[in-house]
Parts: sequence; C-alpha cells; structure tokens
Amino acid sequence: MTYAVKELFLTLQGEGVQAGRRAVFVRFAGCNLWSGREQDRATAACNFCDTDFVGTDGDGGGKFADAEALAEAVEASWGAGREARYTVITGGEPMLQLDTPLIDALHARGFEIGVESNGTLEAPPGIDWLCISPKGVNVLAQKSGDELKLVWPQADIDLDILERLDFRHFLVQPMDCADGEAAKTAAIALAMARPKWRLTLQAHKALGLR
Ligand SMILES: C[S@@+](CC[C@H](N)C(=O)[O-])C[C@H]1O[C@@H](n2cnc3c(N)ncnc32)[C@H](O)[C@@H]1O
Ligand SMILES: Nc1nc2[nH]cc(C(=O)O)c2c(=O)[nH]1
Ligand code: SF4
Ligand SMILES: [Mg+2]
Repeated sequence: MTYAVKELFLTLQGEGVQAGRRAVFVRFAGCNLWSGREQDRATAACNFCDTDFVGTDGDGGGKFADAEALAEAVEASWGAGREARYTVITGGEPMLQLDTPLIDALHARGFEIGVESNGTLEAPPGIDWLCISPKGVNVLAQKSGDELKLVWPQADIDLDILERLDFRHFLVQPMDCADGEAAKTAAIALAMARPKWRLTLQAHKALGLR
C-alpha cells in the first residue's frame, strides 16, 4: 500500500522510557480522533494535540509508493551505521497505516521499531516498543504494550482501570497547554500519590530538538 507521511526526521526520542535514544521519526499523516484543523479542535475526540499531522508537506514527508520506499527513506535518514538502529512511528495515528510489510521492511534493514499510538486501534504484531497514550473517553482496543503514557491532567480517565492493564511501565506526562505549570504540578502530584507511575517530560521541547 502507499503511505502518507507528514514528516520524517532524525532526532533523539524525547519521551518515555526510551528518551534520549537516537531515532528516525516517521510522522504519518491523519488521525482518527481529530481532523487536525483548529476549527474542529474543541469538538474533537482528542483536543490537546501538540502536533501538525495534516498533509505530506513537512521535511522528509511525502507519499511513499510501498514499504520498501519508506524503509529506504528511514535508512537514508539514519545514515550508514548499523548499530542500535531505531525508528519511531508516530503521527497522527500510526495504526491507520502501519502494516506488516512496513514492519518487515524496517526489520530487514536492522531497525528496532517503536510506535506511539492512542490505543484506539489494535497494533499489528512485530512492534519492538509499543507506547499507548489513552485519550479520555475513547475506548482502548490495545490494552497491552511496553509503556502506557498518560498525558495529564485529562478528564474521563479512570486510573484504577488503567493500572490493571498489561504494560511494563506507567508514565505520566504533563500536558503542554496554556497552563503548563498547573499541568506539571498535577503530574507531579499523580506520581507522588501513585508510585506505580513515573513522571516523564518532553525532553525534546526543553532541549530545542524536534
Ligand atoms: C502527537 S501524538 C501521536 C501518536 C498518537 N496519535 C497518540 O496520541 O499517542 C504523540 C504523543 O504526544 C502526546 N501528546 C500530544 N499532545 C500533547 C500535549 N499537548 N502535551 C503532552 N503530550 C502530548 C500524545 O499523547 C502521544 O503520546
Ligand atoms: N524528539 C521527539 N520525541 C518524541 N516522542 C514522541 C513524539 C511524537 O510526537 O510522537 C516526539 C517528537 O515529536 N519528537
Ligand atoms: S490522538 Fe494523537 S495525533 Fe491524534 S489528535 Fe490526539 S494526540 Fe494528536
Ligand atoms: Mg511530538
């Protein structure tokens, strides 16, 4: 199939347990919880998104004819070395496009694959590091993974239910929003009240990375 990619870039993973790791980010276009248009934000199923995922016009973005073409672009962005190759597939919502041919093509080039998803769509097999980030009332179809990363504060979240899901790590990430200081305070309070949760910060934003 063809893949619509907003942008593709080399950076350090800024969030979660893999923070600090060199990674090629593939940001797929489109999301099932928001159109990406500001005029729809207030009524969207996810309304705090910090990302432009509309279209294919970003750096390194475009329409890729097949899995080989996209994996080739990921490899070109990484460069020659084969050590610790890592790619993070995000979006938008990556589960709308990520499929077995792409996973296989990336693995064939020696990449470990991380994925950032809202969890409303089931993940295909073969992902090496799966991060699920729940969004309010939207029902989770994917209830297991490596890390559950909760942006906080958020309405309509039941922490007791989330804590029973099958994840190795439970992370709380302050919401980047108008009152960011209040969000940090709330996230710290959650981690202090519930030791199962660890605070994670968006390091790339603090460091001026993409
Ligand atoms: C832009 S989303 C794309 C992947 C997927 N759609 C998702 O929501 O998980 C990437 C990550 O950024 C987080 N995120 C989005 N908006 C944020 C914000 N305003 N503050 C903090 N994290 C945010 C998401 O929860 C997710 O973990
Ligand atoms: N450096 C960096 N790390 C990230 N981790 C998750 C991101 C995302 O937007 O999915 C992201 C991002 O956009 N940049
Ligand atoms: S689900 Fe992810 S990509 Fe979609 S609007 Fe929410 S944060 Fe943004
Ligand atoms: Mg981001």
